[in-house]
Amino acid sequence: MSVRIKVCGFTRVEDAVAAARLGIDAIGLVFYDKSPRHVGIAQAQAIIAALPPFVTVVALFVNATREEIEAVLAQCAIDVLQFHGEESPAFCRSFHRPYLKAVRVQPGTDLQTLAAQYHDARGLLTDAFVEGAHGGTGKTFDWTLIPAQLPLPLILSGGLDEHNVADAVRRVRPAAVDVSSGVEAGKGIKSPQRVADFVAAVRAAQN
Ligand SMILES: O=C(O)c1ccccc1N[C@@H]1O[C@H](COP(=O)(O)O)[C@@H](O)[C@H]1O
Repeated sequence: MSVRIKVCGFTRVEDAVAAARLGIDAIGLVFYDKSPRHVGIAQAQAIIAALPPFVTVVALFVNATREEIEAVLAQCAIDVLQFHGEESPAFCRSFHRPYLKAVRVQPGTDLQTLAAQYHDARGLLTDAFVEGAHGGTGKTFDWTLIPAQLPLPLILSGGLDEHNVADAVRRVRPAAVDVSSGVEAGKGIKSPQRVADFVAAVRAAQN
């Protein structure tokens, strides 16, 4: 199966539409107010309404409250939840929506145990560990820390861009890749050219 591509952190309708036309599978919207890519409800609704069919919409949260998440779900057509904080397995599954659990990987991170704990997730998303940050840092991590076999689909993220993603796909063989900083022209501003180059690099790595 071809490697799925998610691009995260859209803030503008035109960027999301351009990326969808370039063949990405999923877009991410960041509902975390400390992120420079944070979107409000109205902004998210406008982006979602402009998308062509069959593009998955992922809502990203960092230690949000149940009320905050339910407010987003009530007002926006969200397909998948992405949890980037210290949310427990019980909390993640309590929304009865497909979800991804993000893990910030450093030496000693036990991905097998985490995959077992979040066994009903649609995937385990591996990001770089950066002290004081929850993600979207543009930093890579040591991919050899990822076990060859995991019981959950692996979504590789953390500092991917058009220059390193082909190597990442060949080495790690993830089910999907996720990128934010690496396809930007500025914080929250996606570059269609960088998205096109990223998609081409992923596809080339599979041929
Ligand atoms: O994008 C953000 O601003 C963000 C903020 C807080 C948590 C996660 C965030 N983004 C996710 O981080 C990873 C890696 O991003 P990058 O490509 O290294 O910039 C990715 O999964 C984003 O979805």
